[in-house]
Amino acid sequence: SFSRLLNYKLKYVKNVRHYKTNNSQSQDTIFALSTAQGKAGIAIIRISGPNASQAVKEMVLKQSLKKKFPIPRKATGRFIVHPITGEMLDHGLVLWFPDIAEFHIHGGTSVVRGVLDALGSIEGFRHAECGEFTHRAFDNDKLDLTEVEGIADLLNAETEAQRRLALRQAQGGLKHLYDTWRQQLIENMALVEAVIDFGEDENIEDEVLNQVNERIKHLVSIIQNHMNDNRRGEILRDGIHVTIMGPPNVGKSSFLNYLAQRQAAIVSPIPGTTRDVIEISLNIGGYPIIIGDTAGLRKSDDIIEMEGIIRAKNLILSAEIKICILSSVDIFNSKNNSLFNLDPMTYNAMDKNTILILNKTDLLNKTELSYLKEIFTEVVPTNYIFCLSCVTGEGIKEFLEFFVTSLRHKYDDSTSQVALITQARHREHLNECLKGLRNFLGRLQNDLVLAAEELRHATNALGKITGRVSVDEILNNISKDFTNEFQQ
Ligand SMILES: Nc1nc2c(ncn2[C@@H]2O[C@H](COP(=O)(O)OP(=O)(O)OP(=O)(O)O)[C@@H](O)[C@H]2O)c(=O)[nH]1
Ligand SMILES: [Mg+2]
Repeated sequence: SFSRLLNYKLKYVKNVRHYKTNNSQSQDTIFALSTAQGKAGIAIIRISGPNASQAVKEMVLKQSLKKKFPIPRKATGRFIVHPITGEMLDHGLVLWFPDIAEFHIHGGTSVVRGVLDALGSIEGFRHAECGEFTHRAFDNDKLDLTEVEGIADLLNAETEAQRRLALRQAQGGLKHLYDTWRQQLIENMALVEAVIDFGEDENIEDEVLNQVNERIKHLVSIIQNHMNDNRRGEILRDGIHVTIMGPPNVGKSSFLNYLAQRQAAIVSPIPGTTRDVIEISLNIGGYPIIIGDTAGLRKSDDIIEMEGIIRAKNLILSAEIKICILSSVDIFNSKNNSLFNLDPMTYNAMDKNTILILNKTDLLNKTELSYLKEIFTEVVPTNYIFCLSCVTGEGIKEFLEFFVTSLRHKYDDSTSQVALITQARHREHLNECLKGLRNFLGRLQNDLVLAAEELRHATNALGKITGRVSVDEILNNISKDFTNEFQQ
């Protein structure tokens, strides 16, 4: 009957769901120093593989007076000895998780070397390659690709926002989402295939296909919603690009230096000092910022300066946030001229989201300044105007408070319950998935076989994100981040 066939189909698609890479290497027992190299209070050496218990038997039990194998998942203080010479190497904690052993030893160079050498002397044991523990966890279905990426990001996270983002992903936030969707697609695929194989009863067929149609439409809107995130996750992961722009000699480089708290860029009274783009990474209020200083915008015959201005314009175009700096004293002195003598190159680069800074306020008195602020607001397209001085530091605190608030407003992820897309790779596959689903919906009425093919395509696209198809390439790239697992 239809329902029996459907059940069979469901079982079938569930079985092919997990595509595993089975390499013979996963039979070796591997070990490595998991903590950073160098002198430290504690070093952790991890041993993984089918014979990992051998390490405990040969290096812990041999000398132990209480010859009991450690209770799983419970730290036990023991002597650690060389398996061949019996020499005592250290006294440390031994942890046993079935198939994985951990020795927590004193982090001295010689202690660590001694224990690693001792492990290497056990038959069938070898040093792990870079990223091999993670590779194994993936192969054994303990982690999916997004979780592996999350762990790599966690190791690289430099700001609180990046840490939150990575942790959520490492904990399976994306995996859960994509697996749920993929499961739904698989179930619908089973329904469609059942109709194809058993499409005799018109009533059942229409009913089933209508149901599938509704469910896929619903999923399309959910995926669209998920993708409609202003790329927050990707931007936070890579760093928020902020570009400082404006005419020459207004204090752009001075401002960069003030934020960086060091002389990152050359400052001089000569207009046209900065030529190249100077980018530095900063942590502002817990957000990762990549801030770029640029050449002052003006017409020039100097080919080097012109090249600098082209680079400046490109950086302005790619910026997530633009900060335009002007000299308040220059503006004030040209208050009777049209547009305050504002160069069109600078004026045109501004938009309503640009943050405008009137620098050098130390050169104006209060009345001049408030007069300037009042009339200048009418001229520029932005609502965000700050007066400050890079020399006295006045006004910078107010600017930073506003800046952090607006970052939080734009990129905050701490209240978000679901994980965010953090890589272009995720987005590409999601787009591919959506394309397949839309094609499926379009074909459903005319050609069921082709429609089913589109659904399969969409399902595979989701599978690529979590790593159930063509994964080695991605894993190898990620492995580079797991330097702590690597030791010569
Ligand atoms: N009085 C005063 N001088 C400033 C202030 N900020 C910068 N300056 C001076 O203005 C001059 C130009 O500063 P820069 O930071 O090199 O200006 P810039 O916008 O990077 O200039 P270019 O690289 O030529 O485009 C230098 O002499 C600075 O010392 C300020 O707030 N007050
Ligand atoms: Mg400069």
